Amino acid sequence: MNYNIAVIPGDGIGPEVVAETLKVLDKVGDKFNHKFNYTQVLAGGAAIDETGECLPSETVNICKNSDAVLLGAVGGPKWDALPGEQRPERALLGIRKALGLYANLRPAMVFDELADASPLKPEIIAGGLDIVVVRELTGGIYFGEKGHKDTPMGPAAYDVEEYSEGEVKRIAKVAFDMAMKRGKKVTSVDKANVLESSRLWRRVVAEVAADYPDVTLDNLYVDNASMQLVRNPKQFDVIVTSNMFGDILSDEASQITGSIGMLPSASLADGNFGMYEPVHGSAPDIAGTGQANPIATILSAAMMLRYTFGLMDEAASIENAVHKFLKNGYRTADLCGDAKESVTTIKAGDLIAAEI
Ligand SMILES: NC(=O)c1ccc[n+]([C@@H]2O[C@H](COP(=O)([O-])OP(=O)(O)OC[C@H]3O[C@@H](n4cnc5c(N)ncnc54)[C@H](O)[C@@H]3O)[C@@H](O)[C@H]2O)c1
Ligand SMILES: CC(C)[C@H](C(=O)O)[C@@H](O)C(=O)O
Ligand SMILES: [Mg+2]
Repeated sequence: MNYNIAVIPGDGIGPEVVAETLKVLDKVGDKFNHKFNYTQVLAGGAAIDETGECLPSETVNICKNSDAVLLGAVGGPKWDALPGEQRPERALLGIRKALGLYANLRPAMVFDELADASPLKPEIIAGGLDIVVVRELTGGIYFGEKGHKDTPMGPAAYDVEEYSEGEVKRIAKVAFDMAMKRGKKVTSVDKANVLESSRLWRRVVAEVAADYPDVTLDNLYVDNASMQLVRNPKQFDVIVTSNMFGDILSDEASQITGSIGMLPSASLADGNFGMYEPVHGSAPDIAGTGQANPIATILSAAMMLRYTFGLMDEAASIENAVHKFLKNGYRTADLCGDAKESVTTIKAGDLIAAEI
């Protein structure tokens, strides 16, 4: 089969980790007799430099007309002084909105091979950990009204958190459907003791839960949830939460796994369409040094094969290759202390591709 993938390498380590991912995808194509066609498009800082805008309409059109999108990361200090609406990060928000990608799945797993890279005590992660954060991605404070005004305390700025019942219902359904295929537990994370939007969130999630009698629903406030995630992560199966809480909790969850360089994500629309990207950013501090871990992006490509293309064996072949790479003792710099030897981004890509 032929699959058309729009590829947004982006900024910083984005192009580095994407290059290794395409290497792995090509290997999967050879092995299973598929052709993955890539159309590279601009977004973020690279697009600003080239075209003057962070999200050219051509990029959105090509993404819309592709079977799926693969993205590295956008942003970096070079563009930090730009006004909010012109920053590279706005490209990401714009593309998520334009493509209707409201469901962001962020699985956090402790690989057995990496148990020593987790900062948690061995007894806390014994037997492995497998959590998925289901983050609402096109609503909430990221997309509410924003602005500036004068106040007695001086000029002020505001961002409004707003959720409709429909937005909460559809993301809750994604979380419960996912829990049905996993550990049958959903933890909804909100701040319903303070925020009206969270009170609506909690009510609607409970209504959706009524249709899933086999799934247990827990509600946690976000402050408690962020503590529980490191204190007793085994209590979690599926975490469903708002755009901003999901952003924060997924970075926190990444540390349980050893490194943010390990965390993939899928951003899904209704139907099978999706954009696939690592949870991490453009890591300007290590860009160009060969220290970037490409595994998060490579595992994102596996999610693409599974969720959008329905290629289960092909997805598993990527995940198995990553396991073998780790089992063979290879580590990128983020996964090993100074004392151990690490492999570069390119070497990691070569070794993982060779395991396909
Ligand atoms: N999806 C995205 O495009 C995305 C996500 C997050 C941040 N950003 C942007 O990226 C820029 C940098 O943000 P930040 O520094 O807060 O977060 P970051 O995720 O880029 O980096 C945080 C830390 O993790 C390390 N790290 C991240 N990915 C890694 C990898 N694959 N391998 C090894 N180490 C890795 C970095 O070196 C850094 O020390 C900002 O402009 C931010 O807005 C973009
Ligand atoms: C760069 C930023 C806009 C983005 C977000 O907050 O969604 C990032 O942190 C992420 O996690 O994908
Ligand atoms: Mg983030």
